[in-house]
Amino acid sequence: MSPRSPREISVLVPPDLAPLYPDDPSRIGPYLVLGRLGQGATGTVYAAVDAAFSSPGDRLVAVKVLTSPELDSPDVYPALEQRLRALSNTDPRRVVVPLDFDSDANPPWLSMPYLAGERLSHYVTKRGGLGTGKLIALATGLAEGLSALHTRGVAHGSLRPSEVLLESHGPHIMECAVAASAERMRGAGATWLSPERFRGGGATPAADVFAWGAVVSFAGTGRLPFGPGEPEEIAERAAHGSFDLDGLARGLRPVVGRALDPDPDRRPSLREVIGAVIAVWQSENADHLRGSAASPAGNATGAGSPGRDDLALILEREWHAVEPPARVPQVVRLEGRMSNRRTTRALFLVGSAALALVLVGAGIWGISRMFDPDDTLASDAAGESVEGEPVDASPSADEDPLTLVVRFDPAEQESPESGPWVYTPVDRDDEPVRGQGVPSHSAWAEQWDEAGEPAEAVISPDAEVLCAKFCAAPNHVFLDEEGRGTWELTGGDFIDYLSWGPVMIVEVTFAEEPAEDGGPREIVKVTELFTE
Ligand SMILES: Nc1ncnc2c1ncn2[C@@H]1O[C@H](COP(=O)(O)OP(=O)(O)OP(=O)(O)O)[C@@H](O)[C@H]1O
Repeated sequence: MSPRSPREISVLVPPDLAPLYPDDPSRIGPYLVLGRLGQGATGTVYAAVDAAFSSPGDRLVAVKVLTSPELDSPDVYPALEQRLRALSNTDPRRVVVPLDFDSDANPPWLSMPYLAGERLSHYVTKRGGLGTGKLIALATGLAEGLSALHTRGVAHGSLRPSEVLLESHGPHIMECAVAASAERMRGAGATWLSPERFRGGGATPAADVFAWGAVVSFAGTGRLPFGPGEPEEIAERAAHGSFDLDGLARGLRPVVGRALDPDPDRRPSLREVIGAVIAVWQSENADHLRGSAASPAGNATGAGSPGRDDLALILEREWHAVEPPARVPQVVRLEGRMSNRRTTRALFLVGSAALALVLVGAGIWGISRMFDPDDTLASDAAGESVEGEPVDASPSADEDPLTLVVRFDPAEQESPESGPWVYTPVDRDDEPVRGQGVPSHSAWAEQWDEAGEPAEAVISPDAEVLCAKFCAAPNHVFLDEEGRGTWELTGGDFIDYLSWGPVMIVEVTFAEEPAEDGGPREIVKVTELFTE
């Protein structure tokens, strides 16, 4: 595949991604915009493609175009840049860490990993308070996220239930970069604002602890801790410590009550909060934990990361029934090469340390994106074009040794049951034929040209397989009313398909780079490509 030729990649998008409005941008910085995620007080958030990532699930990013009058002041962007610089190395397990920021763009934009999940505010409004186990997991996760921010010298300043995303791996704190203004919080967000903040004080770790207490109280009881009313009434109750924790898991009441203390000096530190919540969990689960690896709560105040094993264990045991929302593959066509992403003054990158943690933690990032502050951006190397103007060649995502677009033809398989399995690299120069209904298997496959010699691969029975249209196993009936479905299969199902199904175009991810002896490589992921 030539680095300069048009090429298609697959991106996993939410099935209900809202389309762009006529005036919406089709490109933002280096990103190709696919749809709208929503509108907030500080700007519009778009779903966009970052072709630097090697896996279809990781390529979707959220880009917020900052248009709010709230940000219309000369001091705002320098302060934001400073905050982003501090955030760039934040442990991203429990917070949404920005990827890039361009304050010179008009309008400025900020990109983040795309995270799918439900806001805590929606969840509680729909289903009521969380059960004790999940509440404890939420409480520890939020405290861990705030602690990660504070370690980098950043106080969140506007933590509230609508900024907590319940994701399948655990809770995440959003809006860490562009926090809501104190003015906005004093209006609609008075419940989550500490008394000193309500009186005009700045964002501090102690104020974040107060917000933690209010959010945990709301999550556990389904009610506002200071009751309903006008902002001033709520603030008055908060200033007098008149909170209502009835219905909150009994063990959590002391630490939440202390967090809601009107006097910031009397609130616990996050270290104490984490230790106290872990202790509640351990006492609730004493029978199960006897003899297990969990450490005593005292470890939470020891040296190093407080109670990190316990935090992980709590999430593992208690974070149930938060399913990852469905994503469907969409074929996206990219052309030419990308203009230099680092021409602007304020472009921020996730530090490689933070990225490594993401890789280890949620496992949702492509390994192709490792930067240091001075490098040229990994996306430069991906060879995408914003303007479509070719520039000097550099390694391109086309040349990513781990992914390849290939054709699998069951008729070419000599050993369809045991493998190795034959594939042929393919490429295409034209736009997919659209608007003529769903093409047949063969009509779709004919749109692709051979771009290399056939080769052999082994397919792990545990390989991840995502089918958009054709590669269903016989015992799976998934098609929706439009004759299109998306489903996850195993490598075993896919192997089964290769003994009977029609030809198929897929993007494969190999476990390793090509072997010197040319032996078959192992395929660990298969994503079917299919036109919309
Ligand atoms: N990283 C992300 N991944 C996926 N969706 C996102 C991401 N960030 C924001 N969104 C979505 O974009 C929409 C707007 O988000 P945004 O944070 O701008 O506003 P908000 O939180 O709704 O309100 P506010 O501006 O008051 O914070 C929301 O529906 C949100 O779910």
